[in-house]
Amino acid sequence: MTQDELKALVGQAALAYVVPGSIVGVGTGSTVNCFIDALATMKDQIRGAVSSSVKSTERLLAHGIPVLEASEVESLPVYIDGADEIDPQGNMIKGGGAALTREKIVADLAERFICIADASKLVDVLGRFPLPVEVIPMAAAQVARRFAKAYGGQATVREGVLTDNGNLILDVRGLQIREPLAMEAEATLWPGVVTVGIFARHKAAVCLLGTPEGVRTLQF
Ligand SMILES: O=C(CO)[C@H](O)[C@H](O)COP(=O)(O)O
Repeated sequence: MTQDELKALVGQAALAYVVPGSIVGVGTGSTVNCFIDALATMKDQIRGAVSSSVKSTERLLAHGIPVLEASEVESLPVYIDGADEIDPQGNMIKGGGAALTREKIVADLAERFICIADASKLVDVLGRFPLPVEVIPMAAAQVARRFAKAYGGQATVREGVLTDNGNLILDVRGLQIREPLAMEAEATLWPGVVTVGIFARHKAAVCLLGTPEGVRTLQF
């Protein structure tokens, strides 16, 4: 099976977690695109979606799925999104698509985070994938120095990318994130950091992992 077929498989499998009559939290990325396309087949059974990016909003609307603002809802039963890495405890690195801030906001509204990913995303320790960090532009160099000093990470500004919020993304290489909750808590406090792409406070409740043998369900 190709990676695209694995993404389509988990995108389809995620429909089982959509609560009929509810509003669905929708993430961002190529795996989520497969989920959005699958969700369109049951659009009459949901009230709409809260989206984590302009790109996902456009895709949802193109399918005729109503999109609500996050500020219009108090809670969501599920948030369905991909990940760049997921560890055996359900902690994740996200932000490969630069949508991490809105993703964390919508994940925070949700009772459960359902992660959809192909099997290549499962790692023992987070950090092989460069950690995305959204920063206010004037703080980029300062935050980069702090990552080097505190964790030995090398941060570079992602070229040509501005987030939906008008900020920069730093990609931090050379990390071994053995204590994701602690690193997320500390780095989130550094002035100029908008969001760190570690999702440990908002880790996955379930991960639907696409494998050549089919969908493997991990519960955390
Ligand atoms: O965090 C994300 C976007 O900010 C994505 O969920 C992550 O990058 C995975 O994307 P894909 O499904 O394309 O591999």
